[in-house]
Amino acid sequence: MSRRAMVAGNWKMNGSLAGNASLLEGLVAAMPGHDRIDVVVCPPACYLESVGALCDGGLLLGAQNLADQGKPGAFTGELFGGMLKDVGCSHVIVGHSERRALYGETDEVVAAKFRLAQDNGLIPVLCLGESLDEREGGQTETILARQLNAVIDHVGIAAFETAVIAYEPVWAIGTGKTASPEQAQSAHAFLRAQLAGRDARIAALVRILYGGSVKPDNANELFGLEDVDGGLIGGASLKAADFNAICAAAQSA
Ligand SMILES: O=C(CO)COP(=O)(O)O
Repeated sequence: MSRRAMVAGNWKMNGSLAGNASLLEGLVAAMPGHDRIDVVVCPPACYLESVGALCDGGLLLGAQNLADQGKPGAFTGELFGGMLKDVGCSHVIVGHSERRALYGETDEVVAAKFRLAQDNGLIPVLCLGESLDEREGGQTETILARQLNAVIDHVGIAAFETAVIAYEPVWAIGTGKTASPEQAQSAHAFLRAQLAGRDARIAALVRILYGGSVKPDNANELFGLEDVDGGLIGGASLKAADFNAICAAAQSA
């Protein structure tokens, strides 16, 4: 990998005040050894401020979602991008497959959220990925192209200069089934070629993370792939030893 790597922990709907504090203690202690990569933690929204206060040594804070609304107002339960920035977030996950599948986020909503993240000074981590049916039906590239181009068409390719992409095959999320190195490299190279079709310079600099059952024992191989620039980590981001081991794999890739 030739780009600066990133490892982001998506805690999903997990955590507690006491548990977060001990996890952060473990992550912060290891940060001096992770100086060649960007490390981001994305706790549930109610913990953003308390976790942010514990982020030290360059550890970055991200949110898991933001509202598809351009200004604050009467949107019960939603979080305006500017509020996430206000409490210290630098990044926000956009279009995670759980949001798409369980909360009905369409390509259009994802594209709107991507733009609103950037409008509010946040770096979007745009998640893309095919389901098992789609892969088995030979639709992987069609789906990835559709999901990516929906955003590019909405925001323009220049916006990707300050964005991160995460390839997360849905069938690999939380299942213990990781994409093979060939499957991951092929999907990442395809996404980069899609970007290059719009702008070769931007395609070369965008970081494309892999997500889906990344663990300490497979991180080295995945992060060694040419077009894999780090990982978006679910389950293994909840244990300091595992997340630190994954960060160490990215640091040495
Ligand atoms: O969805 C993911 C990260 O966003 C991946 O989750 P797991 O690492 O638990 O498979």
